[in-house]
Amino acid sequence: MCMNIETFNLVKRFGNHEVVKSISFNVKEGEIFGLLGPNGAGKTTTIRMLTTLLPPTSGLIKLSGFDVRRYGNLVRKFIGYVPQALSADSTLTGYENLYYIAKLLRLPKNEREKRIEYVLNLLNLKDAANRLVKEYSGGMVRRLEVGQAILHKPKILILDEPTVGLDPIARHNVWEALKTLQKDNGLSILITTHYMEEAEALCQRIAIMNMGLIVAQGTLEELKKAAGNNDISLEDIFIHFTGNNSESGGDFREMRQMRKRIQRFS
Ligand SMILES: Nc1ncnc2c1ncn2[C@@H]1O[C@H](COP(=O)(O)OP(=O)(O)OP(=O)(O)O)[C@@H](O)[C@H]1O
Repeated sequence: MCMNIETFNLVKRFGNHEVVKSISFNVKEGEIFGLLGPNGAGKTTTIRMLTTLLPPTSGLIKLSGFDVRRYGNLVRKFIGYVPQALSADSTLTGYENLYYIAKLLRLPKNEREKRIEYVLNLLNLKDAANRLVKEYSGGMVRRLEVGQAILHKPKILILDEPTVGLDPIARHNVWEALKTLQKDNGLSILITTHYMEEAEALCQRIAIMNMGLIVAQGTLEELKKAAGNNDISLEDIFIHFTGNNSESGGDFREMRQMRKRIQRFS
């Protein structure tokens, strides 16, 4: 099985603070892989290194076999990234957002319309294409952002907490869109989430991060085995390995950031 994401002993230090501590994991071609962890575990920092936004302090990242440090320009062409912060322009329509990104990505003129049409259909946004994004629901905005991230037909899609603040139906619609992308396009998808049911519904394999370390990884069955109990939920596994309840918040700063994110969607 071909690996689309490989990390070897990845470390990130900010000053003296080591926030990612020699982690190694792989994401196979065509799989959805979940990175779970409490606030501050190091998930976003890991994603920023994978997407070439942050250089690792040490260690190696390969995307589709290419060392990210040596082939940054190349690998950026086959990554799609949906960051935590909103990336769609609310003063434009859904179509205009996609058109703008298609131009930015330099999609050939004769492909642009076809690709935008495909993305709008896939993400169930065709009827809303000419409405301003500020009138969209939170779930529609997130689906549009997934659309923006896949316009250039990436092989790898990376999403940082894509459903935070969404209601259960909107969250479910985002999951369906991701499953379709996996099935129809064979994309490798890496997703970070706080929601256990999201990881269970979507991910073939999961890594649990805590304080910069990967404390467990594997399929749900493998994680149960590692926790020494075949009869427990992912929530219990999470608590077993991190000592944290997934619902409990972090410190004041983290709580404030989370609230801000949620308010932007409501
Ligand atoms: N640029 C930076 N400079 C210094 N410290 C940073 C920087 N970015 C992140 N950190 C610290 O690194 C640690 C891990 O943060 P990170 O955002 O990667 O965690 P996370 O698992 O994504 O958390 P959350 O779920 O809250 O997004 C935190 O203690 C954070 O304060």
